[in-house]
Amino acid sequence: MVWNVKDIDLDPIDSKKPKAVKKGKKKQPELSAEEEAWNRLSLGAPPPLPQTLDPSADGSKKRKRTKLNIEDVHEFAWSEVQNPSSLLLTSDDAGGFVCLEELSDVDVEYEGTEATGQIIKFKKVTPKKKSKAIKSEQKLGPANPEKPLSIEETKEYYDLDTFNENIANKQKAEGLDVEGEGDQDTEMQDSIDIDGQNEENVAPVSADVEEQSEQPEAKLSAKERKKKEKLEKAKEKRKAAKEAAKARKLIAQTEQAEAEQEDDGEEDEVKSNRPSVSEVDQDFDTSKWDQFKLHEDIVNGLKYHKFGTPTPIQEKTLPLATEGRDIIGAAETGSGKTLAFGIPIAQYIASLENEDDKHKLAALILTPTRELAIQVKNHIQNITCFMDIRTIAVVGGMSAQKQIRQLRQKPNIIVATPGRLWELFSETDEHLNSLKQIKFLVLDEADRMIEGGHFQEVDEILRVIQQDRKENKPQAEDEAETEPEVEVESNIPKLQTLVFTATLSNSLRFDVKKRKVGKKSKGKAIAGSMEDLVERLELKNKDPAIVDITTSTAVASKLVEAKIDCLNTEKDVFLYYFVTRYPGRTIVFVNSIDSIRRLVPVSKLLGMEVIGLHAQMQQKQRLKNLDKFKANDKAILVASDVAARGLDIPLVEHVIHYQIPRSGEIYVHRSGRTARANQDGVSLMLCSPEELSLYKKLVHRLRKGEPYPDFPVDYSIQREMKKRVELATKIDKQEHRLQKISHDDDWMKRMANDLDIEYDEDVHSTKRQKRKHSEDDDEEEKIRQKIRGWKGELKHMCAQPLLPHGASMKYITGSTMQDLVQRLLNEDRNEKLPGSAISKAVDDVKSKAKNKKKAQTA
Ligand SMILES: Nc1ncnc2c1ncn2[C@@H]1O[C@H](COP(=O)(O)OP(=O)(O)OP(=O)(O)O)[C@@H](O)[C@H]1O
Repeated sequence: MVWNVKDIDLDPIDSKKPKAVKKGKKKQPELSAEEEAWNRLSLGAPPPLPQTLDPSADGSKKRKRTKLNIEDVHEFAWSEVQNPSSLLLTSDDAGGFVCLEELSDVDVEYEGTEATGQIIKFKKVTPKKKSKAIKSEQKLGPANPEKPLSIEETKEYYDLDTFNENIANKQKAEGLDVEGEGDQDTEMQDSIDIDGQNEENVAPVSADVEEQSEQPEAKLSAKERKKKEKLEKAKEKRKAAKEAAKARKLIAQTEQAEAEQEDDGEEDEVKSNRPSVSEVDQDFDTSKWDQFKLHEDIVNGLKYHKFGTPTPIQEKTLPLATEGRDIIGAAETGSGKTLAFGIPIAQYIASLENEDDKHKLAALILTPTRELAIQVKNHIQNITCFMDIRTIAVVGGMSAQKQIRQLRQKPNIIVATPGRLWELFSETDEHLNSLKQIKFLVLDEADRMIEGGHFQEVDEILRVIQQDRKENKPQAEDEAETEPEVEVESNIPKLQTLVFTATLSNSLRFDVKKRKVGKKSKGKAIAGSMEDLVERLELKNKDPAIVDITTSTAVASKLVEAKIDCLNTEKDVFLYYFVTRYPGRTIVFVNSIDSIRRLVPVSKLLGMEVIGLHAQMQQKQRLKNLDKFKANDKAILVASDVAARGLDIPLVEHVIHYQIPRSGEIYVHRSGRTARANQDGVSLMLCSPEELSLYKKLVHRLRKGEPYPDFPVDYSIQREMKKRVELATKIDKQEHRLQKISHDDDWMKRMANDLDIEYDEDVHSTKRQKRKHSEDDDEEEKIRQKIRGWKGELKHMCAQPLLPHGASMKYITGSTMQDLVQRLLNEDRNEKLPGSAISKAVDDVKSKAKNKKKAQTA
């Protein structure tokens, strides 16, 4: 038995701090036996009692003193405890303290009651039969407080986070036998099984009890009975701990089973959603793909998704990728870059003959955002729907446990964000080794990858991927640049690196071309730049194929661009105008999350079908909102630049830059969410005077100085719209105020709720707080009333059709607009703007530009 001072429930004998005893020194004559015992058992004063138990806390009751009676204290088996280095005691600052000692084979006896005064006796015990625990303890040597507990030692404790008292009690009531179970599931055993060898961990005196319990009850002395009771209690405790562990194990097993079922469910869903080859329209013409000699299953995938013709970037990169070249590819947004790297990867996996290789990780695709990773994974899964290829996404914000389970199932392709990938892979050698053997490394939206704090993880991942290949390289680096590469005999496939972006910077073009002619530029690139990334990739053959089919404007060829000059305070009105006049799926990009937090509620008040998306949202919410947006062709997504890259949402008609983007790249990517896959689309900037310098930079960088055309606006309905927007803004401000007032109170209530405490204002608030609360309540009620009134007013306003200023629905006559009557009588008219023509934003910008040209030539 190891004595721990915390185990002694002892009334302090003397408040005077006993002096420490120097080992080996002569016993101090003035110390009582009790004091000496304390010196031996603790560093200083005895441990304080909890307030509720400490009689001195309540002056009225004076408990009799407890006395220590220690016989033959020097005969006890004291053994030295290693001085924990964390105490950092030197002989000077230890105040005479030299060492800690622990005590074995000592029993404690209590004589008397609390009322009459107690005597505690420490008695040396010679166990009749040494328990296994003692043996194991002796084997362990002196106690070492710094050493973490072994798994066996920790098994007696249960984890508060997972322990469920209800289940434990239920099991207890049902009399579940916990003995001897739990050794089946070795995985679970590690953490919670307390059976088997843990029996050894019981206190040595239990041996006594077991023996004594066989003695007839009558023969036992009072002392022995007490001892027996105590030990039975300990036994009960152990049993309860076992039951708790059993319950915990059951919970964990259920959770694991549920999680696995969920995974299987998803897996089954993916499989059951897979079409069968019989569903493929074999008459669909895919002859334009024939030149690439694609595997039959890939061709079926192309047929099934009706991809009859490769896009230009696919056409250029596929033969190069099949040749084994590294590629730096740049093409406009929405031009099909995903399949430009997805098809070569699928083709490679389809060509593998060795059964083992078929279950190895073949490709790692890194993307800068989670949504993009999931989208790329889906896109690849679609095209490989007739193949036995396992593609998974490893992204932050989603269950890491689930991703770990998916990794165990040996995926062929991983699409990942660098942060989460590194977090999971750096944990085990198994994962790191799989990375070292990949065939393809793809960096999608590569320029973005090196921004936003990803760089360090990307760097680590590159280091692991390249590590073993470097060791296998027979040539010096300089030679490798000029001489043809020699194939190395190795199990590791030659790495192919594919880098894709929609915006290839001029400097990178230049830099990569320099490499092509064999000049070394190492060390010149700015750390964290795209050039630096390409340098770090250490492209295998130093002769990457550059496929650059971006245009000088860098935007999609069918994109129509325009701008509206307005004051900052007018932006909401113009936004309201645009989405009312041109209903259709629209993304509104803003530069700050605060703008989203304001714009979403204001737009909702105005009756717009608006959804928010930003990086501070929970990942599940982000994906849910994206799905909502995809499902509604009139929805408006107000988003930060987290949605700017790569997202492929079908039929986004308009992109509005509520604030001017801070760089040309961001402008190109934001605008690239529309006009995808050869569709039309509009990109509209709302430009305030404060943003003029940013605007000019865009004009200079992307349009060679030619300004963006003005968007045609019908100002005749703006006055009415302004009233609505102002009222909605007023309501929103008051709602914020309301939230602020009730925030403190809510906070208290929330905390109480979290802690499962009933919140009672009388108990939890001071007088001043109560007065303030009641004042707040009055104010809150006043604001609420105001808001109710304004909301009614706004609802009424928004229900009215908006007519040009001066026109009336009651007296349909001609007005400022020539064909107003005709429009009002038109059955297909825009319900909200019955006076406006039905036209598309794309066409209005184009016809305005045409008219302008005409006027200039006339
Ligand atoms: N050969 C094809 N024929 C028809 N549609 C295609 C073809 N290849 C890809 N697409 C479709 O084109 C759309 C855009 O593709 P993808 O998302 O790969 O573009 P991207 O170039 O990666 O765009 P971004 O630069 O914005 O990420 C997708 O909806 C995809 O299904």
